[in-house]
Amino acid sequence: MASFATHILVIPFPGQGHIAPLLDFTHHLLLHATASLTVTVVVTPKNLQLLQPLLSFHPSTAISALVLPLPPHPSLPSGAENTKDLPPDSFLSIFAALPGLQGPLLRWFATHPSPPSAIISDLFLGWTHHLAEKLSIKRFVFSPSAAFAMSMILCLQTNPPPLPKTESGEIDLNAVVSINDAPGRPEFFFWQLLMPYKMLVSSDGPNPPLFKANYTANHSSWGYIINTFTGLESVYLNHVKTSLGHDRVWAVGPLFLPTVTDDKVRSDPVSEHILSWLDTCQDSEVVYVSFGTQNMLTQEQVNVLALGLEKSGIRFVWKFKEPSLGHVDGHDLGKIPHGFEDRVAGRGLVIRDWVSQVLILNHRAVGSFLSHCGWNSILEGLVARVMILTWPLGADQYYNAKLLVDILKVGVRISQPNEILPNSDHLAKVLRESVSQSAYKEERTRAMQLGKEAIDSMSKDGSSYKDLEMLVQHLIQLPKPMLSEHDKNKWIEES
Ligand SMILES: O=c1ccn([C@@H]2O[C@H](COP(=O)(O)OP(=O)(O)O[C@H]3O[C@H](CO)[C@@H](O)[C@H](O)[C@H]3O)[C@@H](O)[C@H]2O)c(=O)[nH]1
Repeated sequence: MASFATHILVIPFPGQGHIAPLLDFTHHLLLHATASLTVTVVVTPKNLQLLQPLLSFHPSTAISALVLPLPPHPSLPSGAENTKDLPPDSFLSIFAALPGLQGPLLRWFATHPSPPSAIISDLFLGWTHHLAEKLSIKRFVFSPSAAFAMSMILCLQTNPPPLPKTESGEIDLNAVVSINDAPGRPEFFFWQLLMPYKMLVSSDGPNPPLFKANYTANHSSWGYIINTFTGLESVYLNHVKTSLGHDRVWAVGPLFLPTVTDDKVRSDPVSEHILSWLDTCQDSEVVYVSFGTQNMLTQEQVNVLALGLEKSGIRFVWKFKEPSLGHVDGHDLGKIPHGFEDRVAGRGLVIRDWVSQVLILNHRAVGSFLSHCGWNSILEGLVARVMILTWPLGADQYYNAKLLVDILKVGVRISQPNEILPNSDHLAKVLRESVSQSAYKEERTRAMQLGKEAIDSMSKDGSSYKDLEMLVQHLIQLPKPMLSEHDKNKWIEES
């Protein structure tokens, strides 16, 4: 490891939608920094393979892995080290287990000949702010979510709307609540805010102190690195800066541009099969359907979607997530209805394996994308310039859908605003229209424009390119940590 280089510790959160953008960001960081930065990435043993492309691309003098076992947690099924192996609400068990890495990390710092000058860690790792404080170094939050979502969280934490009640005193889930401190005062149905409200505002949510403390630590951290670009979210980036009270916020996205994608993916047999099938389709006539790596549809949702696809008569690729390791009985996990695949044979593919979403979205035959509105999927959809149809299911997805549909006017809802479950006839209509060039002209034009801006922002002298350059300059000027022998001995003894 070159001694003049500044050493950075990168700590991802082990969920595909989190780890992949942070690793791609690390790749960009190393490309921009040439030899002035070196990086160590912390992973658990089963996630090490996700790091392999980065380890083989960059010299071993620039990047290395620090493999630490995932600390146990009572609600974590044995062997699960990634949120893809857990039901969506169980990400909290990994979230609660990870602070157990603090001891092993302090010991590693104490024994390292050239310990890191900064930590860049996922927004679910608020505890690393306190770790950085102990080490007298800076922590930067990496957000795989939008600036708009950050903005909403900051507002909910500092000035939450009052809990809406019905006349009989129940929580009024259908009340329209506005986030008054945010630009444009965005409005939500309260059911869309219920989970963040429970976690960030009320005191009876699942694990509330831990979650609130996580965001409080994030807001006190030295800087924010967000996977977005100024052309898309300048209003909310500015709002985040104002709310944090400083300008150390860097917009470095969209990460995962197709040009950065490894060509080897093309040779993965499942993706190859889909791409060959797409080769036989006409331009923009196929809808790609995916709900990301964490969310699983209920049987009711799967049935409506299958019926909508059947009624629509359109061509489609449906990436269907099967239950895995930690998906225990008792959760309502939908299965593809009997006979569906035979009925749509020839015009629809249901794929259960991992696929290269970026390559599929960028195929000329794909015209629209029915998405749960995970932020990575949204950025990938924008870059591919496809129509995005929104079916948010939880987490930050209601914010993302709001941003796309009501604010940027680039996405289309598949149901009425207050409908939790779409109607299959309406869904079929929207699906058909999404691949007909005569509908949604305004959204299509806007998608084209934003897709171009997205690519420009990462090109030389684009806004995200410049932010990355400025971030690298900021990082290389950070001082090396001065750890006292007393502290080092203490951390070694304690762990
Ligand atoms: O077969 C697959 C399935 C997924 N992907 C990729 O996996 C990522 C999925 O990320 P995202 O669309 O953000 O969805 P989630 O996996 O659900 O991501 C979680 O993390 C996101 C970032 O914080 C949040 O916005 C989401 O709400 C949260 O569920 C994307 O890059 C996809 O291209 C594939 O390449 N192939």
